[in-house]
Amino acid sequence: MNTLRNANMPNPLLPISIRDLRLTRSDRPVLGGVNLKIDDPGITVIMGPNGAGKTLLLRCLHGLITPDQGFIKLGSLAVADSRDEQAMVFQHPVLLRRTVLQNLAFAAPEIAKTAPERLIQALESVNLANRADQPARMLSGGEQQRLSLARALLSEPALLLLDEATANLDPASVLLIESLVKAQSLQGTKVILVSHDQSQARRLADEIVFMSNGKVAEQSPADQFFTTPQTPAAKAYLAGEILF
Ligand SMILES: Nc1ncnc2c1ncn2[C@@H]1O[C@H](COP(=O)(O)OP(=O)(O)OP(=O)(O)O)[C@@H](O)[C@H]1O
Repeated sequence: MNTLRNANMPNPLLPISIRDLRLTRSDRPVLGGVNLKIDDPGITVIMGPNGAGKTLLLRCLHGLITPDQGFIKLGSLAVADSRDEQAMVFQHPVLLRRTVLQNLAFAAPEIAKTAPERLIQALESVNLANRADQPARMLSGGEQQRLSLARALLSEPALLLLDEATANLDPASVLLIESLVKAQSLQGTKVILVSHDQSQARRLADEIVFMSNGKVAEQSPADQFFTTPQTPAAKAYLAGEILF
């Protein structure tokens, strides 16, 4: 496969700076002043209890939600100017009523025109080459998620966002997706992934961002987070206690 990106190229969307991000929904502050700086390439895993604001933060980063207040900069770019360099994989795949192959071609018309073999290679990488001509929406949940990832990786984005993308998948699909995500990160794509799966976070994360109550409570190297979490909220979360 042609590679647009390699690990020696500086990532144009780093560092990511988020300052005092605030968002209200139904008269409730759901992001209550998020401050975060992500400097390094590799994989950042966002963890935190249900309702902490992880999905909303990812959606703000991807430009799907405009915060009420605050500031996001990716490299030298505002969110709106960085969209072409980003891709996001959602917990519930969003696919067109077209074939598997057409879903890829629609997302990457230039590649479909100039290097159509890359679409097939992308399907091969997620074990879906033999399903190319089937309607995408007839695929199982796990297969749809693998297709979503193949689509996201086609453009070799500078930033890949994954929101609980492997929840409800079988172990083999989880490992396949993890290996592709890891390989892409080693190629220079910055990965930010939301996950509740501690084993997955241990396998993948270079750093952990822990969110609680609409704020970042802790940002630590992964090893340190799992051995010596710095905040009572993170300790309780790792111990399986319910946080409100
Ligand atoms: N459109 C909305 N209207 C009202 N409240 C909302 C809306 N969208 C999100 N929220 C609330 O904002 C809070 C944060 O939501 P978010 O989806 O970011 O949580 P999360 O950390 O991703 O949780 P989970 O781990 O359960 O997926 C939740 O309490 C949620 O109910």
